Amino acid sequence: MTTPVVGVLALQGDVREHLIALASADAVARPVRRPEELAEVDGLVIPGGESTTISKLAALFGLLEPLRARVRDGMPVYGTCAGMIMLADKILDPRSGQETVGGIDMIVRRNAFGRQNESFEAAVDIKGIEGDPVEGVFIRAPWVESVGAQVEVLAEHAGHIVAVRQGNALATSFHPELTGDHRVHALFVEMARGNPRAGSL
Ligand SMILES: NC(=O)CC[C@H](N)C(=O)O
Repeated sequence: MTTPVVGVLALQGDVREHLIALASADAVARPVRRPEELAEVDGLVIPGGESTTISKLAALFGLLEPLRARVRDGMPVYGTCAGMIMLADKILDPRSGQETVGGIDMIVRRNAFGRQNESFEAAVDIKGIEGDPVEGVFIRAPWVESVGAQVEVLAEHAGHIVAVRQGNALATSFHPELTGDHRVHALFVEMARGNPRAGSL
């Protein structure tokens, strides 16, 4: 089977960690900053960072519309944390002018886990990932308030949805790129490879 080329949206956030995780999950990984680079990848990771900044920079770099078009056309895409927010069709509490790419029929709440508990780690059981739970690193993380009928909930933490999938779009509230456990990236690489097994979570 061919090795998929997976881009990491490199406007802001923890780009390098995703490139490393993807490379060790058997993808050719490269940063994406320009529409021409976006056109050349089989799949894309939108990293964590600050969703308002990523949204502004994506608009500035002329990437918002090309991103929407590729996601609409079914390009596999995986958003972590701020990246999850970018994939939400709706933000409950957006900053003024904050836009998303969309693609997942869900409403997210930014910084949802609250101030006292801004960053924490928790074991998360993810549907479709075998073996031990994944160690989820949550950093000012969003949660998913509600999902539409097409969205599959893959994981919850403390009664809140923290991982979802809709077709070719995957999103997690937490950061699997920071742990050295690359099973979530491996799942996404299978989606980018067009592996039918990745379609039957
Ligand atoms: N680690 C993160 O990506 C934090 C997300 C950030 N709280 C936001 O709203 O964009």
